[in-house]
Amino acid sequence: MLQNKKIGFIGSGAMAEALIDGILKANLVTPSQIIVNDISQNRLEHMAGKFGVLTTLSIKDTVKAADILFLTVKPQIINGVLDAIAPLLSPTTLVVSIAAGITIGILESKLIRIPIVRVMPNTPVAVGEGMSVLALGHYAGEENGELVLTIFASVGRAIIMDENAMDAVTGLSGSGPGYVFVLIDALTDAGVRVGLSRQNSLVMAAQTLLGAAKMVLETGEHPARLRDMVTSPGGTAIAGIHVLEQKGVRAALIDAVEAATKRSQEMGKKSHG
Ligand SMILES: NC(=O)C1=CN([C@@H]2O[C@H](COP(=O)(O)OP(=O)(O)OC[C@H]3O[C@@H](n4cnc5c(N)ncnc54)[C@H](O)[C@@H]3O)[C@@H](O)[C@H]2O)C=CC1
Ligand SMILES: O=C(O)[C@@H]1CCC=N1
Repeated sequence: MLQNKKIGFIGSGAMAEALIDGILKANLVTPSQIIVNDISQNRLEHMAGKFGVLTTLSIKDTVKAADILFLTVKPQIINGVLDAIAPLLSPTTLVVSIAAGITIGILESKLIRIPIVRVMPNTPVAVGEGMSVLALGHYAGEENGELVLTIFASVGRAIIMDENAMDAVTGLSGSGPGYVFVLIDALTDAGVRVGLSRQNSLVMAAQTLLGAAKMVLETGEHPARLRDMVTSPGGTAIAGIHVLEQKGVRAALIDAVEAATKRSQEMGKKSHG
């Protein structure tokens, strides 16, 4: 499906790096099919060294070479990038934007009649365990959707949803790895506090999250039922869970997702103004 296709990236920061890492590990494309653009020579050298991909400081060369063009710059500068690429795009170039908060409406107002797919991935695409949600623009056909779905499904789970879910998706799965890394770091500190080595504690914390997440996905059981299986009457787990409930961890997580969702909504509004 992607044979002979060139994939361009405008912006080669954290998310572009995670995505390229994942699609190369999945053998979806070869490094010579990827061309990466950035304003930072250091970033380009890093990407060429790590992946063997083609790199260029020229936005024009990237746009001209790409059959599929990923916009992987910060939302705050996307308007300038859209202005720069608009006159260079061929009508058949498929544009994939992953910029948080930037709506298909904003993208299509600058890129007239161009097939666009908006995606909210997350950094675990780097290890083949990403969660990506796609929304199709008005000029993106079914085959465009399938192509982008193939790319993101090769690096984790990928689904197509209505665009109006995107801010919530950004608050939950897009930003979610950030929350989980905080949890793993805190659990590691906790292990150290009760006398474990930091090295062992980190592995135990991360593997525990991984295992619990896998159980939810593979058994299809409600997490509350799985939690009940851990809590023996008068035992250790319920003693720990009691503290989590007292400290409002559940409400804190709900508030975190809500705050990130609101921030995504604000970013879209700002960029439109
Ligand atoms: N980091 C994450 O977990 C996720 C990020 N995103 C989205 O991905 C996009 C990129 O985010 P990150 O990779 O985290 O940001 P980043 O700051 O790590 O990378 C952005 C890159 O763009 C480059 N850049 C700046 N101006 C440029 C220009 N005019 N032309 C070409 N390159 C330019 C920068 O030098 C930098 O390397 C954002 O829109 C963000 O909303 C989406 C999902 C998750
Ligand atoms: O923090 C951000 O704005 C980006 C979008 C989703 C995750 N990181």
